This record gives sequence, structure tokens and C-alpha cells, in this order.
Amino acid sequence: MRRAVCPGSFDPVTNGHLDIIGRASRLFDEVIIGVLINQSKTGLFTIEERLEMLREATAPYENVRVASFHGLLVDFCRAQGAAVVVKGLRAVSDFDYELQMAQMNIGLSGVETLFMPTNPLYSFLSSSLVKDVVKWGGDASSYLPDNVLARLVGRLKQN
Ligand SMILES: O=C(O)c1ccc2[nH]nc(Br)c2c1
Repeated sequence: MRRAVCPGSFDPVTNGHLDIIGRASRLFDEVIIGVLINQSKTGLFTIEERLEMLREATAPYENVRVASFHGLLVDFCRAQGAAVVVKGLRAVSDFDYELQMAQMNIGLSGVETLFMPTNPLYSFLSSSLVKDVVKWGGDASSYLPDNVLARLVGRLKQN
């Protein structure tokens, strides 16, 4: 069983993330989306909300499941029985940091990283940018799944 982990904060999941997840689901027997619990950073959505949005958005992919973790990514991969991490690369600016993380992860545990070029449609996307767009009334419907857009609009109205 070839498993891969797609890690991230997913605060919230975007169409860019979903493009990578969908492509990974066609390459591996199982894909585990790992939502990082970062105690030093409170996000807009709770971990539970992020997990729920991811489960809703990835429901069409029967070999994709969602879990949260804290601590080292390689420990999560080991616990899940995954030998590969899948990361999207949006631009050259992503590469330096991702290369450093990938080399450390191999050094720590032998877990490999597969880099996938993001779909050019989404290469400028980030969760933080999309949140700003919606906060100021912009149309983010091309960048977020419908379930996420609805929650984001609602949450920003509360704030
Ligand atoms: O949304 C983000 O912050 C973010 C970061 C890094 C990323 N790499 N590939 C993708 Br899609 C991606 C998205």
C-alpha cells in the first residue's frame, strides 16, 4: 500500500491545495491530508473546522482521508505508514524553503518529498491572500470550493 501525506495548515483549504490533493490521489493508493496543529499560531478557523472543510471538499476522492497532527511531520508520516510527502510548488520562491525541509526530512527519517508544480491557474494562491480578498469584498469563487467560500464569508462577517 503506497501512502503519501499532503501536509499543511489549510486555513482554509483552497482550490490550489485541492488540485495537488486530487493529482496525488491518482498516484498513490492512499493520501492522508495532514493538518498541522500549530500551538504558537491561532488561525481564522479551528482545527476541527479545517478538518471538516477538507473532508467535505475531498469527499469525491475515496482514497483520501484527513487527520491533524502536531510535532514533526516525519513522525506523523511514520505513524501513518507513509513513505512520501507530497508538496505543491507554486513558484521558485517556494523552492528554497521546501528543499530545506525535504532534505531535513530525509536526514531524519528517510521520508521522501515529491514536489508537484501547481496548476498555473492557482500559482499565485495562498490561504492568507484569499482570506484578505474575501475580507475586502472580492470574488474568490474561482479560488475556493463552495463550502469553504460560504464558511469564510460567514466567519469574516462575525469578526
Ligand atoms: O495556501 C498556502 O499558504 C500554500 C502554501 C504553499 C503551497 N504550495 N503549494 C500550494 Br497549492 C501551496 C499553498
